Amino acid sequence: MEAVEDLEAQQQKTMESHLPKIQRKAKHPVILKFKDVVYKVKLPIQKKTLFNKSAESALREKVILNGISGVVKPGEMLAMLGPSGSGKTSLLTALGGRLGGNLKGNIAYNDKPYSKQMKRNTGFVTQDDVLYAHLTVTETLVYTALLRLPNTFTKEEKIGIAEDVLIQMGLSRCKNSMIGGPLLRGISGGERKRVSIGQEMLIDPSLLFLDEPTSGLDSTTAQRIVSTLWDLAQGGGRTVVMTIHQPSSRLFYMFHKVLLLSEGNSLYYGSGSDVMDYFLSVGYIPSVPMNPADFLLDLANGLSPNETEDQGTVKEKLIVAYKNKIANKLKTELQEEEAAVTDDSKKVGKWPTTWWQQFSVLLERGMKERRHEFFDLLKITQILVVAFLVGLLWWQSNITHLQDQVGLIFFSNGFWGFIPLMNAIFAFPPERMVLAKERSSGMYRLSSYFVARMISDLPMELILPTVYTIITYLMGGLKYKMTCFLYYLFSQLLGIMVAQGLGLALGAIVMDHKAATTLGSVLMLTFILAGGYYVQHIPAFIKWIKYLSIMNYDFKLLIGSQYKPGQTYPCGDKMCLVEDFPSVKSVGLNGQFVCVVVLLGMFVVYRVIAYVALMRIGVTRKIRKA
Ligand SMILES: Nc1ncnc2c1ncn2[C@@H]1O[C@H](COP(=O)(O)OP(=O)(O)OP(=O)(O)O)[C@@H](O)[C@H]1O
Repeated sequence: MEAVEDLEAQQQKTMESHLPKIQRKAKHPVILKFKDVVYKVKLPIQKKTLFNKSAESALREKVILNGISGVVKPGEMLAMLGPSGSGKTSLLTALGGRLGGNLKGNIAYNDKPYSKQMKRNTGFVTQDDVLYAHLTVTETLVYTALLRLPNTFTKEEKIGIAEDVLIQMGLSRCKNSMIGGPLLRGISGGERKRVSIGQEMLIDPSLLFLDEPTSGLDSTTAQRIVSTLWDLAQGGGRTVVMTIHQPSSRLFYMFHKVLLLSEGNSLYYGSGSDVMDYFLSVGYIPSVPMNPADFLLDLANGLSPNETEDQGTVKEKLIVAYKNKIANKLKTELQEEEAAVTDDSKKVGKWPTTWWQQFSVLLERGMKERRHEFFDLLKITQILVVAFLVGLLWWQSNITHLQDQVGLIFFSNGFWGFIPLMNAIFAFPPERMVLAKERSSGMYRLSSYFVARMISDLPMELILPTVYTIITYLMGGLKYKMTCFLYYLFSQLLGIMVAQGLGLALGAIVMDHKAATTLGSVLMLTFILAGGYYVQHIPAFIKWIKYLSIMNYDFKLLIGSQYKPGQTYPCGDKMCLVEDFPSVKSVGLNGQFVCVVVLLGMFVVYRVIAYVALMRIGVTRKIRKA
């Protein structure tokens, strides 16, 4: 890949002279204030009525966050601690401007509400790393830089920034290693987390949120990650907020501020070093020397060192103590902090890069991610062997009867693995097609495959059928003239792209993979059956479905790539017209141009539907948030 090679060359040149940009200051320092944040969700409950004991559904409101306040300044790192289910992720998501629904209270960024400009200035690292398994660390960062950085940077500058971040995150040693996944060994968990943080650091955010950046890591690796974050905050003037489960005592004292949550309530907010004194002042002191984080979690779970108190009493006591001793002080602190950043929201364009740039980077990344599929030895062998065998079937065949041997290829739009096989089966005169049809019907790719593939990347679908077709053609499996061959290839690719559009539209409308797959299966089956080849006598009242069927147009084009009206084939002792053969007749040989136009129309319309459906989801989320 060109961009990655550029990066490697640049890295060699600049490695020594480069100072990691960890000292680089935040561009727009952010004071994050949140006051009385309340978040509630409605949950269904089953209620039994008095008389008939049947279940009756009702909604119950659950308070997830109950009036949480705090302030985090540039250069500070806030850690949110608490038992599982205490509301850490909900609060982090709310502060990161990502939580819709019933959210109340005041969250301000330099005394202003969340805005597009703030979004550009904010990085959010989710708990689960969303990375491509087959890309290297360098490729991952370079592609993200090319996608996310605005056009005010040249391509070389974007690559340079990716290089800075790579060094900054301490990833130089594994820069050429694959990310890896469940079935592929790759970089370590700590390195993965660094790559995820690096992806956010590319946009140089002044406000950084991280959801459990140390979960699943050993204490040394966790320490390294938190040290990096500490540098970003303290050295770079950034505001860092994270949730963390059970930090070691070494980590605990690195946090400038700690917020302890229990069932959506604040139990402590303040500096990490003051925490033990505070709990001593409210009557709790660990019975044995222990990690302060463990002590805090025990208290948040209602476990007191004085075993006389029950869990409810402990929690209640700590909530009251918080209100009396911390809440008022915090209110004053919230009022005192002055915002110090100018509002430059007008400078923010709609998209950082053009449509074409996004398309080409995504295409290149998709190809790179799936190169192992294209170049997998087994797959290459499969392509070559099958294509070779298919070619052999027609090797030295009598070319004076070429026309008779030209088959009807209508399955080429199907599962790529069967394409040469289909070509072989269908490269027979039409009278033998019925047998071929029966043999092959079960092989037709399932719609679930079709939806899954369509929702994923494009190149695989385009490249493999093309490779098969070309090899088979070269081997003589397809006895076409070049124009027929190109026509065939064109109709095949057009069909695939239209089908992909349909998959995208379904996926975007339903937004549920399982439901989209099921719907896709039903739709595809309907389209296949209504397409005119399998069922030739469709009842009049559902005949119109044929005109919506991609298959109808695709079959027509594929048959058209083989036969022209007026061509004949030997049937018994006479010659019959190809267009009179029953299955060809039901599809028809005329109207080829109309088919191309309709398929192109479908290609556009399905994508527009997908776009509108996605936009609608975005708008609905915004309305919910508002
Ligand atoms: N949309 C929702 N609908 C129903 N319950 C929700 C919703 N969002 C959060 N909750 C509930 O709110 C509580 C807090 O969830 P949250 O994920 O914030 O906790 P957490 O402290 O981050 O937990 P963990 O450490 O296990 O990730 C949980 O009991 C969760 O089930």
